[in-house]
Amino acid sequence: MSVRIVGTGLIGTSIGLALSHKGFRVLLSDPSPTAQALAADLGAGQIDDDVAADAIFVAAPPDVAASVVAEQLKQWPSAVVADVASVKQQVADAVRALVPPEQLHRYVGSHPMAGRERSGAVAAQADLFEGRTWVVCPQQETDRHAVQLVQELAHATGAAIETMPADEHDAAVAVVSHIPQLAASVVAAQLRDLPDAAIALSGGGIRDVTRIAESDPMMWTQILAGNAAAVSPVLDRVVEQLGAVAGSLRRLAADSSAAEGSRGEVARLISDGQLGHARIPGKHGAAPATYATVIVPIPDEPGSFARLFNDVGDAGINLEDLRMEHGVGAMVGLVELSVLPGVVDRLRDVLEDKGWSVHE
Ligand SMILES: NC(=O)C1=CN([C@@H]2O[C@H](COP(=O)(O)OP(=O)(O)OC[C@H]3O[C@@H](n4cnc5c(N)ncnc54)[C@H](O)[C@@H]3O)[C@@H](O)[C@H]2O)C=CC1
Ligand SMILES: O=C(O)C(=O)Cc1ccc(O)cc1
Repeated sequence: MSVRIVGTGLIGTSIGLALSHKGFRVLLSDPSPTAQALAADLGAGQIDDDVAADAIFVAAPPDVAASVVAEQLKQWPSAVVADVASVKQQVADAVRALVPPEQLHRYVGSHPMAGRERSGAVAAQADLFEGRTWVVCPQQETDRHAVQLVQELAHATGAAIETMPADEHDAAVAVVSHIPQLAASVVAAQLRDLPDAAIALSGGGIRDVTRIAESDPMMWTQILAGNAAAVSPVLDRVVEQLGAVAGSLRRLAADSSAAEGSRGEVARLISDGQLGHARIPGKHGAAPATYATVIVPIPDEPGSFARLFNDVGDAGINLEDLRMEHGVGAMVGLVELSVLPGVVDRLRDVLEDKGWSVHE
């Protein structure tokens, strides 16, 4: 089976790499000769504008996704054409407006729920979709076989498939993807004019909350504008909740003994956050798991990670998750290892035996 990727940036190249590794014939095209050449050099497929493919993934920016889908449906009369844009209803409506009705059965909207804060082929990874959800959003007109083909290809990248209507997808990603981007950006924006001495205090909290603040402004403007109808009511609720907390803190600042109910307001938001956070699925979509963690300082020098991982592996212990922070003022990294609670005592013993210092 052959697959064409149109738009060989982060997502297109990652799909190309994943499918090439699985033995599919992958053809690449991008209006940028550099993007196209880079994707081919990385092993995502071969540059080709002329050969017909069974399926086409349009991985272009959201604001051109629909017109590129329409062009591809017209140019390749027997291919199934899928897009991967982060918003689904607006793209589907635009495709319907651009495409003759007899071509619509070959269009499948889809969205891999995996990405990175960096753009372009250089940031692509063959395993980007491994264990992540890939949403498929069939329209009324979509042919069942076209849906199946896209589901099979998405599955071949290692993703888990969810099928749902476009409007349901858009309402969901408004909360789980688009509001988090705005939250990360607004928190990170507060750092812009902070004195260096204050920035130096940055720890895990600010890093965790702002990781995706590095994302591309052009891409995210398109995503947020494309899903404005679903994002704006959620954002109104966020503003309302933050407004209530701001009011409480203002009253506390003015007279902490008279601000009745204010502490309750603050505690309620933090507690609602705990309840929401506990609902985020664990690895591979499993029920949320509580892992036990230990922190191991490692020297900032070649081979440290490898020695630590070998010691964990030699003990037959599976790492469930991993995080790293850089020590301040010392050439060490702080590695947080997450394991199943039943093996954490053994992990601690094994590492201490091997000479590592282990912290809770
Ligand atoms: N970045 C992310 O984390 C995720 C992005 N997406 C979606 O994937 C799509 C691509 O995003 P990225 O790969 O991140 O962007 P990117 O900026 O890395 O790559 C986009 C590519 O599309 C090409 N392109 C521009 N105009 C085009 C046109 N008219 N026809 C064909 N190609 C064109 C560009 O030259 C570039 O190589 C977007 O629709 C985005 O919403 C989906 C999931 C995650
Ligand atoms: O970086 C992350 O954690 C993401 O979840 C990235 C992401 C960005 C855009 C999407 O449409 C889907 C996923």
